[in-house]
Amino acid sequence: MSRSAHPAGPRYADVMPEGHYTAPPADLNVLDPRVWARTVTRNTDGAAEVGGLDVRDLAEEFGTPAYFLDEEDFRARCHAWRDAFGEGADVFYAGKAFLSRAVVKWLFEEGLNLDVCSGGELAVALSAGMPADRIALHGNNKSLEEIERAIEVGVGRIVLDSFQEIVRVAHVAERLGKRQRVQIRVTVGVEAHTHEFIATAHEDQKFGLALAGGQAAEAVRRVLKLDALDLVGIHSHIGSQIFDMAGFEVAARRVVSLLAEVRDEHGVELPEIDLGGGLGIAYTSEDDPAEPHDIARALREIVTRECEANRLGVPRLSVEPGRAIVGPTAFTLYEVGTVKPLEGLRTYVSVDGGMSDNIRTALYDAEYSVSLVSRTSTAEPMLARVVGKHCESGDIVVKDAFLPADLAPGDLLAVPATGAYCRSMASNYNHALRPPVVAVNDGGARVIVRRETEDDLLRLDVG
Ligand SMILES: Cc1ncc(COP(=O)(O)O)c(C=O)c1O
Ligand SMILES: N[C@@H](CCCC[NH3+])C(=O)O
Repeated sequence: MSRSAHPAGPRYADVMPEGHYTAPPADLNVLDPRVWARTVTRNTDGAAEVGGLDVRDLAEEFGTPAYFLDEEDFRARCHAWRDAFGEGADVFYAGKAFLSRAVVKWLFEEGLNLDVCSGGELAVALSAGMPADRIALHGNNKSLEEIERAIEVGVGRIVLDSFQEIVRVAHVAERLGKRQRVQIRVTVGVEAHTHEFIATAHEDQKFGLALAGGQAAEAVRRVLKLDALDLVGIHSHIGSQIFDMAGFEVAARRVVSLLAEVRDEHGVELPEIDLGGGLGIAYTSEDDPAEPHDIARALREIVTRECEANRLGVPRLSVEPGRAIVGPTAFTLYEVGTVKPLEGLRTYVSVDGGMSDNIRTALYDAEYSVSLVSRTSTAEPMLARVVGKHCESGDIVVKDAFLPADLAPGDLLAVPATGAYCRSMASNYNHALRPPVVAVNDGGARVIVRRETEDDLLRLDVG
C-alpha cells in the first residue's frame, strides 16, 4: 500500500497523545534491545528470532496468538537480582506477574524466593517443589483455607494485612500447634508516580495498615502479644511500574522509623524489612529503567543511613520484583487478520488475540511497542492502532504504533515486554482460548503452559 493510501503522515501530531513521540522511528525494522528479550534479533531473512528460532517457524508449530518466553533472559535477570542484593538480602519473585511450574523451578535453581498472593499461586509453587520456607504469602483478604494451608505446609512468612487477619492467623497457628513467622504490611503514605490502580502506598486504598494515625504501631502491639505469631518484620510495597527511587526512599525512611518506635516501646529490634516490588521496565524505547545493581545499592544505602540515624542494627532486606524479572523476557506473537485504513485518522490492524491476552492497555492505558516480525519492510510508516478480535471497541493492544504501510493479512506482529501481567491476567472473554506460553532456549522451544481448548471451556460449563 502506498503512503497516499494512508494519508495520516502530516497529521501525526493531531492524533498522537500529548507528550508522545510525534514522528515515526528512523527504521521500523530495528528491534530495540531495550524492549525486546535478550536473545531476540532479526535473521538474514529479515524475520525475528528468539533463542535462535525463527518466529515464522514458532508460529507454524505453536500457533498464534502465543507468548514466547526467553528462558536465558529470565534466568539472567534472576541472577542479576540475586547478585545485586547478595547474601545479606532476599529476593522474592512476585508470582502474580507470571507463575508456572517451569518458572518456579527456574527460580529455585537461581536462588530466588517466591511471593504468592493466593491459594492457587501457593499450589503451583508447592507442586513445582519450591520449599515452603522460601515462600511468603500476601493478600488483603486471605481465606481461612489459604491461611490454614500456608501454616500447615510451613510458609516462611505470612504478611498480615488487617487487624482481623492478625487474629485469624494466630488462631489457626495455635490450632495447628505452630508458631508462624509474620510481617506486617504497612502503608507509608507515599503517592507513587504510576497509574492510580497500581499505586498501593497512599492511605485511601485497600492494602496494609497505615503508619499515619498509628494503625501500624497498634498492629505491632497486637501481634507481639500473641504467642502463635513470630513478628519478624515490616513490609511495604508502594506500587508498580515505578522508575523514580524517591518513593522507595520515603518508604524506607518511614518503615525504619517504625522499627525505631517498636524498639523504644517494646525493646525489640525487628530483624527484617521488605520494601516490596514495583520496579518499572521499558515498554517503549522512551522508558529507561534502572539496573538491579543500582536499585540494590540505592535501597541498601537508604536503609543503612536511616538505621544509623535511629541507632538501629541494619535489618535483613528483602524485595519482591515481579515485572522487572519476567516482563521483558516475553513477547506476544499475533497474526494480522485485517487492515482497515481510516482516512485522516489511522489504520486499524486487527490481530487474532486482544484484551483477553493483554488487558493492560484497556485497564491502565498502558503503552506498548509492536513490530512486524515475519519480514522486514521498506514501506513508509503508517500510524496504526493494533486491536484485538473482541466485541468491544476498547479492545486495544497497542494504542499508537507506527507500522509499515504494506502490512497485510498473514503478517506476524509481535508485542514485546508482555511477560508480566498478560498471561497472568488473561481472560476467557468471548470464550477466547487463552494462549500458550512457550519457553525458548538455545534452539529449543517447549510449551510450559498449553493453549486452552474448547474442551477446557466446556468442561467448566456443567449446566
Ligand atoms: C506486595 C507486592 N509485592 C510485589 C509486587 C510486584 O510488583 P512488580 O511486579 O511491579 O514488581 C506487587 C504488585 O504490585 C505486590 O502487590
Ligand atoms: N497487574 C498490574 C500491577 C499490579 C501488580 C500487583 N500488585 C499491572 O499489570 O501492571
